[in-house]
Amino acid sequence: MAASRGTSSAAERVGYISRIESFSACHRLHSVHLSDEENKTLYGKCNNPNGHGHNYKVEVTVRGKIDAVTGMVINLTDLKKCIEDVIVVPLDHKNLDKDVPYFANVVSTTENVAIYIWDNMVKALPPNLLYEIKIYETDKNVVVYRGE
Ligand SMILES: Nc1nc2c(c(=O)[nH]1)N=C([C@H](O)[C@H](O)COP(=O)(O)OP(=O)(O)OP(=O)(O)O)CN2
Ligand SMILES: [Zn+2]
Repeated sequence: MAASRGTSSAAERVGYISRIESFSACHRLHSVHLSDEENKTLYGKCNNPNGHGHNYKVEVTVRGKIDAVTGMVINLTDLKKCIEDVIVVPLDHKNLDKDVPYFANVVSTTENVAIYIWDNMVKALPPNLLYEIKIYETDKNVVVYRGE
């Protein structure tokens, strides 16, 4: 029987599923493209030479067909493993600027942390599934990145 207006058949239904993980890391906002003075003026307390820390919270969202047989967009067990490999292992309890080679010449703003996570998560997940990376640097500072 044809699907009624405004709905999709089971095979076509699309869902979004997210998993949230946290990691703790320290960093310093400092651009290699700016002078020490410019860095201090731009980033203020976040340019403190000895750094500062955050308890980051990351929400990874995938978007895809809800499989008619399994009932899943992705098995959360698989998503959990990708998050462990891409986020927790490389970033948790690390100095982002010194322990993560990517940030040697890239400022460790939350925007750039989101890009780092996106670029690695996209390689770890099945094609065309990753939809959004949302990072809470603090309870008040939130970044969303969708690969644009
Ligand atoms: N565009 C961005 N601006 C800033 C970023 C960033 O990632 N992207 N990050 C920082 C700092 O890392 C800083 O740690 C933010 O801390 P702070 O402003 O102190 O955090 P809160 O807003 O939660 O603290 P309050 O003291 O309650 O204001 C700066 N800028
Ligand atoms: Zn910070």
